Amino acid sequence: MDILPQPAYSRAPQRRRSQRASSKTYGPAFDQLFGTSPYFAFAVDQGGKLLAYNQHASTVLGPLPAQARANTLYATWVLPMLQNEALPTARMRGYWRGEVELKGVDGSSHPVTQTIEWRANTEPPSFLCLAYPLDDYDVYESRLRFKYLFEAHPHPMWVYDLQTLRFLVVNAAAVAQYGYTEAEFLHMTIRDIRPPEQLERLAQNLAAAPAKGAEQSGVWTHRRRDGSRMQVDVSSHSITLSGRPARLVFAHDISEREQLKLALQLRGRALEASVNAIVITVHAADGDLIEYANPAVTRLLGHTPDSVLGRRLESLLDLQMHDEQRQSLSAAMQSQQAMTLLLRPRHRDGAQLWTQLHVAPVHAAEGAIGHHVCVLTDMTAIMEYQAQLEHQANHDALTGLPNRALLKDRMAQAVTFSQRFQHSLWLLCIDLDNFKLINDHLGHQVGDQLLCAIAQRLCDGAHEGDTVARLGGDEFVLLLPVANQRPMASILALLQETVAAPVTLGDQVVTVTCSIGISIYPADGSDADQLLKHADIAMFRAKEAGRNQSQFYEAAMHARIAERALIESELRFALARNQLSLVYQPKVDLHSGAITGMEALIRWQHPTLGAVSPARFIGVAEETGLIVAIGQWVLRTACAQNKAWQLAGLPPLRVAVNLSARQFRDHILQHEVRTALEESGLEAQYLELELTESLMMNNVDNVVAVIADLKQLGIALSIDDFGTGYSSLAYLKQFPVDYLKIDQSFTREMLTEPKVAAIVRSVIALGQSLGFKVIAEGVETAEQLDYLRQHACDEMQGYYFSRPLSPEAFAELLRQR
Ligand SMILES: Nc1nc2c(ncn2[C@@H]2O[C@H](COP(=O)(O)OP(=O)(O)OP(=O)(O)O)[C@@H](O)[C@H]2O)c(=O)[nH]1
Repeated sequence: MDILPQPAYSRAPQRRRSQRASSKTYGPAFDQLFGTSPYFAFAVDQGGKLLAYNQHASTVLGPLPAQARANTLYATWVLPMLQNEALPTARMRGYWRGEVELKGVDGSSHPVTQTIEWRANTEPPSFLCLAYPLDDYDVYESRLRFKYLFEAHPHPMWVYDLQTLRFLVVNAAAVAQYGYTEAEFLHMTIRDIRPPEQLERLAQNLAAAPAKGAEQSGVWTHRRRDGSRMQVDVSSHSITLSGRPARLVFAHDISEREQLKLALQLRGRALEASVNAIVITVHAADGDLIEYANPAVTRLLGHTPDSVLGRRLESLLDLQMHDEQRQSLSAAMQSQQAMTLLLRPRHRDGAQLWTQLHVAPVHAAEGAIGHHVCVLTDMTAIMEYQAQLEHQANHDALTGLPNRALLKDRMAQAVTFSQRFQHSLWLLCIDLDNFKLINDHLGHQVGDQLLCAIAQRLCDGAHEGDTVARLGGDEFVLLLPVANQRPMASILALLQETVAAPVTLGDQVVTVTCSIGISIYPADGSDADQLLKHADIAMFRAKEAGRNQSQFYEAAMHARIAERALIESELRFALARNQLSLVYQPKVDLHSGAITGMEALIRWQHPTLGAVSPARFIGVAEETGLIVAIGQWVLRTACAQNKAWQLAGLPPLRVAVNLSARQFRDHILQHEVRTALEESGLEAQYLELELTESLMMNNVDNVVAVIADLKQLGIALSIDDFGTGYSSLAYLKQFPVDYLKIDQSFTREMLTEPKVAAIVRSVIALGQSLGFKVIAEGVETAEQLDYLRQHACDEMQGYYFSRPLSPEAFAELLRQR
């Protein structure tokens, strides 16, 4: 600034200037003084009104409009400086000098050095402004450049007064980014763009303001006009503006950068914290080498992240050279797409793991794949758990043997194999005999131990390729895929022996036999289900035939099973559909010939099966439990019928009803008998219950108690089929029985078989000596009748006297007699 030539008048002493400007008004004197001056001269009042200007001003800046205001003569950036600094200084000190930019009417720019004098004695008091161009071109240009650099700079910039902290000048980017207008900025201080919590720091920073020119920088939080905040990287530089200390500030909004930094930090943290092992490889001339590994790699594979850098992934995973997995991995690394593989890497300590590897290629800017992100998830526990579940789903929990599901799977495989190689396939269904008794007498735990011991023995005896399975309960299956090469008879004998060998469980020795059913592929079935079903049928047959034996499946067995299934399903509806009825067979006194009573016998008339004999359905009814409902119906119907005959005026007789073991077992018999008597109104003495010998002997204590109870009601009791079971005479005397019934098989044979005749005579003698009456069943001839009469049998029942009769026919018989 000092190098600029000084105008002649400005170099004149102060006194001379004040004399010259002593005129009270502007007019001709102003023109005289400045009209021809090569400098800009103009006078401005305190309110900014342009009072006068010279010829040079109007020539260079253009014709100024009447009433023009002084600020139209200046570039915008100059105005706040004039207002805040130049004019107040001139006013206070009488004089100000500095560089400004004048603006032509056409927008042209004229950088000048300007002096401002305060003239208190003019009318009105005024500022006299004289300005001459900056004629050093380089200075001019560099300033201009600075100005445009400042104005057009994309980042916010401003200059503030170091004393007042007021903004002196702000650029367009600051206006755009902070939201204040330029005019608003120029009325603010730098405190106004700080959030309250940063004012303290600002104060400290200002107090420690560095020496002139020194750079200062830091990250600050600034506030926009709308209250929103931004992170700003601020750098500032001390300058002198118009003679006053100021700072030029450059503010760079780094909110986005900070967010990005934070996001990167977060991602970095996520990588570090991930429970999955993450490895980043970089493509290099000698393959994909590990560039990064997170800490989870150590947990999964035992290697520290640092120790794996620069290695290949295959080697980290310890995959063998020509291994299939290694080839899959290398294919995944070469693929352009993300891929997932299941691998079996090795831990550093040698343990083999299950991992899922997800390989994601990272494309570089040019499109080539530079890196791969490889995520390894530990699947070992899951795979082991899955294997455990799979084992549980396919094996029996108690013995660990394959269960039905796995057996069927193996059978399907075996069938396919047998088909291809023309082998036969044998399926043995092995069911322990009376295993329930072991549970009942020795406890479930001993039962379990026995099952395990037998399972073990079966496994020990099995050949390679055989399958020993447990289907549940006490039923095992042996699948012998190539059985035709082994002698079957010896296998079966060995099996029977193996199962029946005594088992020592704690301090007890237990033995159990088994029944075996055999089905053979392809003769007895073409698939697993059929073979199993048929082996099962054969096994049932072995049970029926007396247990502890083997039975090969025969088609006829199937017919029996089918018949049984049919009977069972139809019997369920027989009662509801009124298909059951009772017939009555008279009992006759052998001495008087009088009818003493009748036995109620059940009949089933089925619409399509016709008359189904009790032999076909009573067994099924007992096994299925249907006997309970049927027995109840028989009891009620017989009582009601007997009462009806009595009410019809026929002589009162005793009706005998057969009881099944099941009715005893369920402890409802007494209740049922009472109900039947009460409902029918029949007196108890006219009801007789027939119990089979085996029923009574199998559960003596229970039967004795129930019978005692029933006897109290006043009903009669007889032992049916006497002589066919194994009566203990000791027990017999405990039963308050009225009748012994000689089984019809004895009656039939007593005249031809002396030994049977002897039995019959013994029974009669026994009954009489115990005080029971004896009645013979199945009497069909006069000879049989005579024989019985001869030996003092009390009563008889049989075709010789009468077949079982319908209620109507029976009533008719009574009437005739
Ligand atoms: N201890 C034990 N008993 C079982 C288990 N599963 C079933 N059972 C019993 O095994 C018995 C199997 O009875 P069944 O096969 O029907 O009859 P059984 O007494 O063996 O007579 P038969 O087979 O006719 O010779 C039943 O009493 C079941 O309660 C088990 O896992 N452990």
